[in-house]
Amino acid sequence: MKQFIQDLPKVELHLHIEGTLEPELMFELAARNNIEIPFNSFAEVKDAYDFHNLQSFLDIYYQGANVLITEQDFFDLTWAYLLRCKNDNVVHTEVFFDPQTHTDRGISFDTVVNGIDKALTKAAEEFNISSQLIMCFLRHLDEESAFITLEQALAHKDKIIAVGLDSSENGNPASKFERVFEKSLSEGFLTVAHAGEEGPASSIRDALELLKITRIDHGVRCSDDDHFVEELAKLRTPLTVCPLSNIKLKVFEEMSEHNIVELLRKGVCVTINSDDPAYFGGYMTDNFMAVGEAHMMTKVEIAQFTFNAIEASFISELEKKRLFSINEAYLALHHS
Ligand code: HPA
Ligand SMILES: [Zn+2]
Repeated sequence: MKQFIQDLPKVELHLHIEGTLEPELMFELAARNNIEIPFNSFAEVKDAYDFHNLQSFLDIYYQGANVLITEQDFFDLTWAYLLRCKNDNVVHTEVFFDPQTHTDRGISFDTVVNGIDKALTKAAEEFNISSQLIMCFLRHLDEESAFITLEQALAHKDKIIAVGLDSSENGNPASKFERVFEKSLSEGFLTVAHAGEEGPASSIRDALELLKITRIDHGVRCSDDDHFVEELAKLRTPLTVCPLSNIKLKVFEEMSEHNIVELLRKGVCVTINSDDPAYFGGYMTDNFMAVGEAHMMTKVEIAQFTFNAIEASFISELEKKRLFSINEAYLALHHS
C-alpha cells in the first residue's frame, strides 16, 4: 500500500507555504537574518508543536514566519516544499500564502510573491510540477486590511489565481469579508475559504452563500447536518480535507474517527491535503497513509481522492483530462 500511495500521481489543493517551514530551515534563516527565535534546539521546536486547538497552532505558526525576510527566503521555503512534492509524486499543487503575515512586519508584498513564484516556475521547468497560487486574507484582521492586500495583489494577477480566507474561524464569520470577496470576484479572482474546521456546518453554508466560493477548505463539520452532506454530494462541492492537521488540532480524537472515508463513500468530492506539514507531521504521502491505515480502503477508493482533486483543481479542462488519464492508467496497472 505504501508504494502504491507513494507513486500515485497526486494533486494538492490545501497547503500553506508558511506551514512548510521545517525547524532546520527556521534555524538557518534565523541565523542568516539575525533574528532571535525562542528555541535552542530542533527538539525544543518539536516539543512546542503540541497543539490543543487551531489558535494554539496559529500562535506558533505566525511566530515561525518571522524568520522570512528576503525574496531568497521565500524562494528557499517554497523550493524545499517542491522537493517534497517531487519525492511524493505530487504533480500539481495549489499553494496558499498569507501576505498580511509579512506585510504587517514591513516585508513588501512583491518580495513575498516574487520569491514564491520564482520557485514555482523553476519546479515547472525542472520537475514538471504545475502549480497555482492562492492569496489568503487573515480573518482575524479587519476588512480594511484585506482591501489593502487585494489592492497590492492587482499588480500580480498573472501569478495569483484565487483568494482564500484562513486563520481563526471562531469569532470571525464569513460575513466580515463579503465585500472583499465580491470585489475579488469582480477583479477576476476565483474564491475559496476555510470553513467548518472548528466552526459549525452553518459557517460552511455562509462561506458558500456569502463569499460565492468554489471549494471549501476543511469543511469536515458538514457532517453535523446530514441533509447538507447530501446536498454537497449532489453538487460535487469540493472539500480540501487535511487529515493529519485535523488530528493534531483535535478536530477528531483519532484517525479512525475521521469522517473523510464516510464522506467519500457518500459521494462528496473530498480530497486529501497536508495543510501545514512542517507543523502537523507529514506531507502528502503521510496523509494518505494515515487515512489508509486507519480505515479499510481499496486502492480504487484511495485513488478516488486524487480523481476528486483533479476535478476540484483550478487547471484547464484539457489538463484535467490529461491528469485523469495518467491516473486511470496508473490504477489499471496497480489496483490488484
Ligand atoms: O488549517 C488552518 N486553518 C486556519 N488557518 C490556517 N492557517 C494555516 N493553516 C490553517
Ligand atoms: Zn489550512
